[in-house]
Amino acid sequence: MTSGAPIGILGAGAFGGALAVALAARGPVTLWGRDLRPGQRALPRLRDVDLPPAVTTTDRIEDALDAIVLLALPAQALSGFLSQHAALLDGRALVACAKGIDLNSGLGPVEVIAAACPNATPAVLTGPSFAHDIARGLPTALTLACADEAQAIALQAALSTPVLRVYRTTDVIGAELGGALKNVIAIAAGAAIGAGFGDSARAAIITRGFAEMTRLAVSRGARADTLTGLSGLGDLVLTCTSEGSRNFRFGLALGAGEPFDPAITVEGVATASAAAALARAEGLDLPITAAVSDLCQGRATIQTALAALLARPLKEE
Ligand SMILES: NC(=O)C1=CN([C@@H]2O[C@H](COP(=O)(O)OP(=O)(O)OC[C@H]3O[C@@H](n4cnc5c(N)ncnc54)[C@H](O)[C@@H]3O)[C@@H](O)[C@H]2O)C=CC1
Ligand SMILES: O=C(CO)COP(=O)(O)O
Repeated sequence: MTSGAPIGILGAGAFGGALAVALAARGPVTLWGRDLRPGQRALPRLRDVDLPPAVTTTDRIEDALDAIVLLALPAQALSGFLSQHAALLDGRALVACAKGIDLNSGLGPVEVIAAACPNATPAVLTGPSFAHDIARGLPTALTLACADEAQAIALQAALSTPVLRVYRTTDVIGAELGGALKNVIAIAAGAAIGAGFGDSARAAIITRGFAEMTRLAVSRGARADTLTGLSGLGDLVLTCTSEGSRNFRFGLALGAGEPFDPAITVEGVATASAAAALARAEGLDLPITAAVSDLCQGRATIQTALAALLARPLKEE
């Protein structure tokens, strides 16, 4: 894996497209999408962005199997996709770009890769980064997590550009749970704002939500300091405070009692249920996560969820 080596990206949605634009600054990129036409230069999920000449588009996965393969698919699609294409993908360096917990298995993206492709070297790219910012060339810092440190160093170098600054860690569980759980808390933050509860309530949700993220992640084997990094606190702050976030916007609509376009990817909905199940299995109390899961599944209203949170016994911070 040399600097400037070709990169394949599977998934031509907002994030796959944005990464293709950014990584084209350092070498050839092949972008595969299930609906892509060969030669297509504009992506429906990434408006106003034309792919640079270094990006080749294809509808044949075989064309995108380069030394590094980024999997820019939603978390709930990853397992089925990998199983379907395991024969082509196993044995490669596979970098998941998804932020979520698989609802069926309770696994994060790296474990999902390992289950479907046991001979692959799995990693995850996460951290605070809106696709529309990356595609515009705005400065962005990400976290690359891989259990194999030498591979983490190689991937860090291969995926960094002058404006895309990639940090690395071997704490895979911490990095991927930070990215997954911040989406759940962002729905809660959006719902609080949408319901008119105000910025003070949002600050409480961010802070207590961060405590929940850390509790679950540490219980699953993460290092607590990973949660204070880009992939945890960094992404939590971004997603809970910007209408650029789909999870936050979904929460806004939920809180305001308004409809939300079901075609938009909102990772926090499935992940809230998956995280609530993990918490039950671990014997942990994650009240905000449980409230988001209940809200999303129609088991609670915004008013009953708030009442339940406020009625909890007083405790030490
Ligand atoms: N959009 C953003 O700003 C960022 C997104 N991410 C993460 O990237 C992941 C992907 O999100 P986006 O690209 O934004 O979503 P998106 O909704 O824009 O695109 C998803 C793409 O995956 C494709 N897809 C879905 N299921 C598939 C399947 N079974 N087989 C093949 N292709 C399939 C869709 O056709 C679509 O092109 C999510 O986990 C998200 O959290 C991470 C950082 C930033
Ligand atoms: O993960 C993201 C930014 O880091 C994108 O957030 P949304 O999926 O909520 O749009």
